[in-house]
Amino acid sequence: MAKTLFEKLWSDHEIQQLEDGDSLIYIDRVFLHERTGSVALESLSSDGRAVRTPGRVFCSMDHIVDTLPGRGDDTLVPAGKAFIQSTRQASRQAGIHLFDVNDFDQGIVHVISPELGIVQPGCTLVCPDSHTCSQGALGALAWGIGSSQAEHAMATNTLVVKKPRSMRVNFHGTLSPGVTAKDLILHLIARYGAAGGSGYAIEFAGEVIRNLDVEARLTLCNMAVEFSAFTAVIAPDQKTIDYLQGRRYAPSGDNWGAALDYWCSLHSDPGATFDREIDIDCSELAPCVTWGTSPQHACEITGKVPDIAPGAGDTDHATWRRAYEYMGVQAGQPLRSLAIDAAFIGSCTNSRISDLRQAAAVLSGRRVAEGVRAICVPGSQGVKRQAEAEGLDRIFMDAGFEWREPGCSMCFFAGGESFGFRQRIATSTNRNFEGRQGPESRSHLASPATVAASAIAGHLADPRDYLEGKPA
Ligand SMILES: CC(C)[C@H](C(=O)O)[C@@H](O)C(=O)O
Ligand code: SF4
Repeated sequence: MAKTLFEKLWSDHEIQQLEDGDSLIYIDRVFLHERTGSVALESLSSDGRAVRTPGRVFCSMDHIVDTLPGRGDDTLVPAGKAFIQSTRQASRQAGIHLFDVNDFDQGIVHVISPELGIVQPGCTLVCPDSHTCSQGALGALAWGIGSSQAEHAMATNTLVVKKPRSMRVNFHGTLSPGVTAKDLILHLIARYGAAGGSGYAIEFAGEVIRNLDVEARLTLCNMAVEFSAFTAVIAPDQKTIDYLQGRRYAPSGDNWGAALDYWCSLHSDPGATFDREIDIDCSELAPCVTWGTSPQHACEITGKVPDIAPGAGDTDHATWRRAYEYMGVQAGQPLRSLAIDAAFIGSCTNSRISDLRQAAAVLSGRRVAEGVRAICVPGSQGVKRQAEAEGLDRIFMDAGFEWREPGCSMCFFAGGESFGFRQRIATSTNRNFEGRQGPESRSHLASPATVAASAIAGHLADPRDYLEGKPA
């Protein structure tokens, strides 16, 4: 019978179907971070249990660590140091691999896992972090779990999971210059709502996906959770294979050939059926930006803050009015008239080398507008080294950006650093909820190129106005 990619990944890991309809799933890799992983490790050890296969468990310091140059264990958030030090101790005790604060490979989990070849096509990978879905971009079944499930997975190499339904989203056509994976996912969420993917494992497919590089696919899958999906997957192809070859944890020697045979079988068979299928024509898409407090509040950068949709119910009215008020915007206001206080390029959504290159292409030879504070936080030490080797750090700093050490940083007000009260931020991150980036922060989600263009303009701006050939 024709099977979907998800079905193949699921059945290859299903140990047993349980009586209540759940399944016992074999877990190949567990990734942790100091914010939730430390809790799982400590609880496991206080229960007297060991990590069953320490060689398959990894942990990174990313959420709370400072991203200021010269950092150590001290953090801006008072309790941070304790999290960092207990994570270090618990990781040592458990014998798992820790990417410590200033490790050569330290970075955001969802950036370093692909970068080091830890996530691979056909594997199951879990992490107590909702953006684990990013890693489905390589053809893995990867999803976010809670701390107690992380304990279960570490102790037993298994998890009990309810099987999600299946959805395929087909992106057709070709993307115009300046339109990126970030714009695709914002468009999808705006069109079908932030709950549109609820209960589904989504396969992203179509010629647009085949043409995206692996890093852009990671950006797309990263925000599947903002669409409320269980996770997202993309069939591995030659780009995935080329990306993984030679990476530290990728198979080598004879194992490489065997892995390729398996990876090449990981695609939805012709005729496989999905519980839901969506088709999107991308040829006319423009760069997107959010105006409100949900990722579904996204529209084209050339547009205006929308009116409440006709026919919206009372709850929608109240939510929209609240979003207008919180964000300090009015229906009908052109998005490009919104002056920004800050620009942030970073996070597991958009802090990879290709993201930094796209932003640098806009910033090169230009200066951030007066009064705008701009920060770039590479996603990993590897990204930072590569960027510095290419001279991108100079482009960022010459434009007036701060250049930081890797980590989650101001994606999330957990590290204790923010741009300040009620600041309006053009940001390459994935969440724009109230207070997400600090007290009353006003976050406008966009691609790195759009954030860079906005930093230069001093207001939300269209990156296409800054592409090659356009006046500076
Ligand atoms: C702290 C962590 C559990 C959280 C998540 O699960 O996503 C964070 O990474 C976030 O992005 O909000
Ligand atoms: S970068 Fe942001 S979204 Fe990603 S894991 Fe860190 S806090 Fe979560």
